[in-house]
Amino acid sequence: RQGIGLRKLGKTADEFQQDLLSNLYYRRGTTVESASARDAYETLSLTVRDRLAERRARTAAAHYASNPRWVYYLSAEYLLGAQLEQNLLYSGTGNLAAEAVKALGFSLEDLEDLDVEPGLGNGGLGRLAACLVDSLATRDIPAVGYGIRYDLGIFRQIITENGQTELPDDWAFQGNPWEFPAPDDRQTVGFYGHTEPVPGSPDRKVWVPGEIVLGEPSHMLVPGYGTDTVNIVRLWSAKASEASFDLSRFSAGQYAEAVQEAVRAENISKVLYPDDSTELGRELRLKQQYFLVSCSLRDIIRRFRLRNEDWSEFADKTVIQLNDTHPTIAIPELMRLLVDEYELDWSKAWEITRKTFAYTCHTLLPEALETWPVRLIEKLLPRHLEIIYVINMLFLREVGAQFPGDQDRIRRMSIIQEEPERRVRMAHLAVVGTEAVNGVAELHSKLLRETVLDDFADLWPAKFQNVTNGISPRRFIRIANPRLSDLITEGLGDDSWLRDLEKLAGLESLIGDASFRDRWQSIKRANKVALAAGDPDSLTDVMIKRFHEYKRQQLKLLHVVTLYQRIHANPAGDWVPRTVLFAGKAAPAYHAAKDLIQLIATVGATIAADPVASPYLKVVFPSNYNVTLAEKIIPAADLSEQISLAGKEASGTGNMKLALNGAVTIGTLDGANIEIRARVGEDNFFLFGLDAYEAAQARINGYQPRAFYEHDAELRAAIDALGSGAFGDVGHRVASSLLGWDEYLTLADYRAYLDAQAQVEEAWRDRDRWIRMSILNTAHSGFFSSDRTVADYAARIWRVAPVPVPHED
Ligand SMILES: CCc1ccc([C@H](C)CC(=O)N[C@@H]2O[C@H](CO)[C@@H](O)[C@H](O)[C@H]2O)cc1
Repeated sequence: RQGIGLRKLGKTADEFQQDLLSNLYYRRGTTVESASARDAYETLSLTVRDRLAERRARTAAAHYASNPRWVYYLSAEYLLGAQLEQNLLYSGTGNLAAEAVKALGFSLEDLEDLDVEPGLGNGGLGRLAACLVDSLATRDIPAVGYGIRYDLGIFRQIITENGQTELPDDWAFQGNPWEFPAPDDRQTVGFYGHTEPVPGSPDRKVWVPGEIVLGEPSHMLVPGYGTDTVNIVRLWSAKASEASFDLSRFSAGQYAEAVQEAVRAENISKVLYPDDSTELGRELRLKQQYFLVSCSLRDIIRRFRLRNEDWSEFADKTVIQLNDTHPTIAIPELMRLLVDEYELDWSKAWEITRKTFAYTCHTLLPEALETWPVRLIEKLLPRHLEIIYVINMLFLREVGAQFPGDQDRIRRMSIIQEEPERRVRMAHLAVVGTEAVNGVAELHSKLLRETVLDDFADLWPAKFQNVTNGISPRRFIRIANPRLSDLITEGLGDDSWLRDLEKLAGLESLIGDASFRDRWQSIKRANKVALAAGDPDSLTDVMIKRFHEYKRQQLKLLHVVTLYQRIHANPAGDWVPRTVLFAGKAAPAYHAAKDLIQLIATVGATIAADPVASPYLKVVFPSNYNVTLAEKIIPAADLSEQISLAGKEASGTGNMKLALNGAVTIGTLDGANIEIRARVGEDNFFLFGLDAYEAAQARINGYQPRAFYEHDAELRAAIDALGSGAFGDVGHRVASSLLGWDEYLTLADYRAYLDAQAQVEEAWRDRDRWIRMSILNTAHSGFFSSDRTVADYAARIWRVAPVPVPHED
């Protein structure tokens, strides 16, 4: 089939216009006269997609020819963001498109507003996956991201004074021009049923599933920036097997029953679980995880066998990164496929499996570490439980050999938790069945070795690594902040910094140039005007992230209430005008987090209606925080709130995006804050609070939140105000939880936080000093590019090399 020539897609304005019109007529089936904005958006998307698909064809050919080592990223979540602006940038067709759609009577901005954001993730983990696949392509590394194509993504959030309400997010109800359904690559997935022995081979079993569903893939193109590589993200959606429609029931008028089977099947990829820190142990969630894993492993093996026969090369040609424990069932699934279906002997299969997988842990919260009831796995995946038992038996034999007689260690390390209920510890299985385990920031990786996984670090110290997170500079400054990007490109002489972010350090040499500083400041102000959240000359103080008590939005709220009370105590004071912007969703079942959202909304409304305070203080809370809203807020931020209790935020990535866009961080020694502070300089970071070890010690020493309440008048006044009833029961609930257990030492860090905020205001008043701090934050954020993160994974975990895709003019 080689050599069937493809007509090249034109590069001139006319040729682009022609392609746009032909897509309007032939693929959209309408005319210029009757084209709606939707028609124009779909047509433009297809025209841009074609140019990426042309590069995709060349990429696939180059990858096929070089039979490379592949990186497969298995993730239950991807927060890819809106696609049009990104694909216009990566295909270099922005100007052509602007001209072409004008002829149809539309502006690019109009059409970008119609762009869908596939909300197939909750927060940090999902967005990191998107930044990493972007950087894998930009670094020309052959890779496929595998995920689930949820029909309903993360819920749409409505915020009223009654707090958060959730609405379903049917993100693709108008279709999605950026995906390619590939029904011919369907896979079959089994559930339930039983296993039967195979005469003559004790290792092998036949699994007889009780239920079969189909996995249909559709892929989205993942172009590299400034290179011809175009990788894909392949998302699976569950379909009922033809046989599932029960015609006899239908003709008997039992319509619901007739389609019952089909509904059950399609429910598997119906909706994303909106929890990002507490495992709920729902059967459907485990079905989703196995569905993703089974489809993806079969697709990976299909691609391997296209170019390779010998299984012993599988681990040389394949590395599979597990994005947290969510896809960990992949380990026993690969064993099942190799032993039961491809008849490899156990030890050979195990050797291949361990070498193929790597595991990234994204949390330290015990409640976020998934464990599945043995009885549930036994029911849903009977063969996998058998395999897990064998893996565990061989593993504990190794532990026993290394630590003879240490029964307690055996009990602690076992993949099976025995008490109070028999459960499978997915993190333990992930560590046992992988070649490498990494945390996502230096402190996090250190704490993993010292606490949650300490026994495993004792046994396999070399297995534990750190790879500090990163973010895509294309989306989070070039697309989000074009004004600042243009100034940086002008200052540095070209835009090569977008592929080599450490070049931003060159900005330091421009800091002495007053006109450069003025332009820097006016761009920040223009971004604030565009956001229209508050007074553009006020200090824009931003806290944008999922709501969780460990992230301590409650501490920010206490600060707001104290500012409010201070202004009331001295209305004529020389107050720094401040706009406090909150944004973020709470898991629907996480009531304490939803209380915080409601309380912040109520306090914000109270301040807005208060003639004394409102001239100086404003609380804004835009609803439905997502990637697109983040791109609007981040360029307008002056102060970045990273105030989690030290030792709780694995890394954070919002902290990196905000620093890159010139916001100065106020934060604790937690996650990647530590590495940001180390690089931007201690003078350009407002540090406060207990560090991770002091925080742990405070709890051991019997932390008494009430003591802080009694010894700090302002703290007492703020908490009393919240609990006064002025803000209803929700205020009372929040106040009493802070005075009761205060799990995340909010009161212990209050005074230090207020002192740091006083330093912020002092610095803010010195505009020149603040602008210098802002420029230095951007200048020294180069390390936090996801290109560097991918380079670290590639060098230390994936051991892969780029495969260049020949450029064709
Ligand atoms: C079982 C429910 C569940 C779902 C998602 C998760 C994720 C691991 C939560 C998450 O998004 N973690 C965040 O991952 C980011 C990327 O590494 C880090 O920067 C954040 O610090 C971490 O909270 C835990 C538990």
